[in-house]
Amino acid sequence: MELFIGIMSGTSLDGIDAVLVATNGQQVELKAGTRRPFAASLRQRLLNLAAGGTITAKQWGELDTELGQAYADIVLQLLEESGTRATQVRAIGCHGQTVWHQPLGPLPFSLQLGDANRLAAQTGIVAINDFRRKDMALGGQGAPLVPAFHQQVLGNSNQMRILVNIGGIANITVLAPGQAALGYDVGPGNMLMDVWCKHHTGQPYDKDAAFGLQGQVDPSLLARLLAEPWLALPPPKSTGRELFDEAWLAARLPATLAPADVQTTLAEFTASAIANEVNKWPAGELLVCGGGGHNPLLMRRLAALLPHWHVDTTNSAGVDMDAMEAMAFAWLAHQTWHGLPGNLPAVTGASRPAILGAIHLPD
Ligand SMILES: Nc1ncnc2c1ncn2[C@@H]1O[C@H](COP(=O)(O)OP(=O)(O)OP(=O)(O)O)[C@@H](O)[C@H]1O
Ligand SMILES: CC(=O)N[C@H]1[C@@H]2OC[C@@H](O2)[C@@H](O)[C@@H]1O[C@H](C)C(=O)O
Repeated sequence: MELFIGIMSGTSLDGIDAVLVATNGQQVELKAGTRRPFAASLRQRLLNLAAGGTITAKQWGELDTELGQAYADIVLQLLEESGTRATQVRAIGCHGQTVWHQPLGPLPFSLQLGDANRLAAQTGIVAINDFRRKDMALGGQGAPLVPAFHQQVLGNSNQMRILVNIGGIANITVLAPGQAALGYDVGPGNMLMDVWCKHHTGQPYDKDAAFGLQGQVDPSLLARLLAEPWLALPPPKSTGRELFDEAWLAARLPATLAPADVQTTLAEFTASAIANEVNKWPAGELLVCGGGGHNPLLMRRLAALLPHWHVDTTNSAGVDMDAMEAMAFAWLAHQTWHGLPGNLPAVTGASRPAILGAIHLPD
């Protein structure tokens, strides 16, 4: 087994997760993990950019440096906390911060910021980033990438198993016994609930669904949200803040509705968009990872909408629900470093499996 570090900062824009894992590609053991929230000003600038805001080349470059520095700082913190020397770590897999994801059209691209030169130079460890664009160069969506990792760590069940990651966006991985893994984004995860909660309570997210548990579902708003044409598209498909943002929500809200009812309806929408996809498969086990697994309203509604499914978190199957995505990028770094493919063409739509990412040497 070799040591790899994985760094994830996802579409929720809540902060950075970093993990240290030991892996040989087949087995993946979590050794240590740490997290840091984004400073409020950095989060606001990232939100503005993800909302299509314009910035100068100077601001762009500075943001890339600032994020690269934040990634280097969290790796140094993880090494210190875990008593690990840089020389013991084979490589870092750094997702970077998605600021725009455009998988379709004549000029598709997916852009993640965070200078990996800085990460490599400051930590003394090989840093691998830019995992999505090789897949896109081969005609794929460049996302989701975690299904290959899900298959590796939880694809060993003899019953139907679906994993759902509920981060900013929700994505599923379908692990049917004896079949190749499938996976795709299914709609917003916590993103819309976070936006509404911040607007009405000032809190960045609805902790333990305290706000959402006070309201009632509004059926006509729910129907309007579920009518979004993207939801009915066949896979491969991926999405982000470019579609499911504040403006998307504002365009669908009625003139008057109690704020708590909107919050409850957004939780119902998120759960329904997930359940509608899961229900297309023979019943089995639905395992949740990502921050949405901590939202009791979301978990309760998923269980209610999927009465024939056993709904739990990936913790029950032995993989830490909060560490999953960062672990996936540590594993992807292992794949790249050893010249192995990281994508699943059946998931992303790429023309072939490929070695993903850009390698930055520390020397
Ligand atoms: N106790 C909790 N109650 C309710 N929601 C929670 C709780 N803890 C976390 N969350 C939700 O989880 C979100 C963070 O999830 P996560 O860290 O998986 O996102 P991410 O890394 O940005 O994901 P992705 O890359 O998949 O979009 C928060 O924004 C919040 O909405
Ligand atoms: C472009 C981008 O950053 N996409 C994220 C996002 O967050 C969840 C979902 O949308 C997924 O497609 C992806 O992240 C995970 C890590 C993935 O690639 O599997």
